[in-house]
Amino acid sequence: MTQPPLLALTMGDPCGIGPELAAKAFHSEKAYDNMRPFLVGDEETMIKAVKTTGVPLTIRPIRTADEAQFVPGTVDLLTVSSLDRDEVIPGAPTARTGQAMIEAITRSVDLALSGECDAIVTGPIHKVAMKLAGSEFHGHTELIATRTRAREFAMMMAGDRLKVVLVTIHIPLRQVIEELTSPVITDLISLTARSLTERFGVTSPRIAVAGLNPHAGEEGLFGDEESRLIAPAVEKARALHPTCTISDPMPPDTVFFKAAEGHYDAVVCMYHDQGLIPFKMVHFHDGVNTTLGLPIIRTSVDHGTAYDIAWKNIASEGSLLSAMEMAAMQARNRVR
Ligand SMILES: NC(=O)C1=CN([C@@H]2O[C@H](COP(=O)(O)OP(=O)(O)OC[C@H]3O[C@@H](n4cnc5c(N)ncnc54)[C@H](O)[C@@H]3O)[C@@H](O)[C@H]2O)C=CC1
Ligand SMILES: NCC(=O)COP(=O)(O)O
Repeated sequence: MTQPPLLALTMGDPCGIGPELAAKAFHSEKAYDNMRPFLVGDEETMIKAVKTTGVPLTIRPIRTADEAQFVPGTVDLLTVSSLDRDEVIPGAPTARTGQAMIEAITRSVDLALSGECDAIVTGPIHKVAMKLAGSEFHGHTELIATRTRAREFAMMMAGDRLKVVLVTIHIPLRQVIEELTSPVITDLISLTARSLTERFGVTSPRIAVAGLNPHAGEEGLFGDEESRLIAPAVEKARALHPTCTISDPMPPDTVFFKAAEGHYDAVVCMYHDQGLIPFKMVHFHDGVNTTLGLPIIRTSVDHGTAYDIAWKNIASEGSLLSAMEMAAMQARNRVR
């Protein structure tokens, strides 16, 4: 790769904090540091976001990615919708604002699939807005996995100190146990091992596997999913990845502090909040959501649309800047 990675950023839900974070991120001195970002979104929304944040930026509409010029102080914006600025009401999504946010995602995915950008970085979207727009998907992960025809995929939340990967994602807690099977857990450990090497440059990954129950089951006193499902899955994954270190099912209450102290490169978690609560305690303002297993590189912010503070110019752009840096890093590692 002779040029810095080319990143397509989506503005996220117009009614949330995404547009103002995009404006702040493009204004940051880090914006063009070893990367070439352009924005995919709505012109009126972004003009309004620039005004709200007060950053000295000019919006420059473009029709194709190769028209982008990456001049600091200017946002190259691939326009994919034409919202009226009065339609964008903080915290009040409509079918049209939802469709605009989805159009930005699908267009960016298509650009990545056709090689017109090296990675995509998605702004936060609201799951209710997805539904209002008529989407069958809950969020980015499922939409992008389907559009890219990914055979397997997983949600990783990544920061310098802690990386967590989820076996199950957005399902009710009571359904988690039904979805946990040994083959599913083996596949997830395996995808984590491959991705740590290919996307993060870790040559011999050290993976911790969290148990499900208190004290990882305490020898069957508090549940048997560890001995019945997780330990056999670990054995299979070890056979598939002899150069990796893969732990036995570990007590969930202590595995994360050990990983954050540097003993593991990632923790495989059985359900969403098992991983995301410790992750956000450590990395809320600089953490990144990235999808493993896709044929394209996709990173995102680790937070949501924050309707409660949208368009008030108080949201932090830290996670978005980290997502941009991580997308560029993954693009460079993929080339190597
Ligand atoms: N990458 C994405 O698109 C994500 C989308 N979501 C979706 O976002 C919607 C809202 O989710 P919530 O659970 O309310 O989580 P949220 O992350 O939007 O908000 C939770 C709390 O964190 C604060 N917050 C969030 N981002 C912040 C920032 N950048 N700076 C300062 N404070 C910030 C909010 O003000 C709120 O108090 C849901 O539909 C959820 O599914 C959630 C996580 C990631
Ligand atoms: N909890 C993370 C989240 O909701 C983000 O989902 P996605 O939009 O990245 O699929």
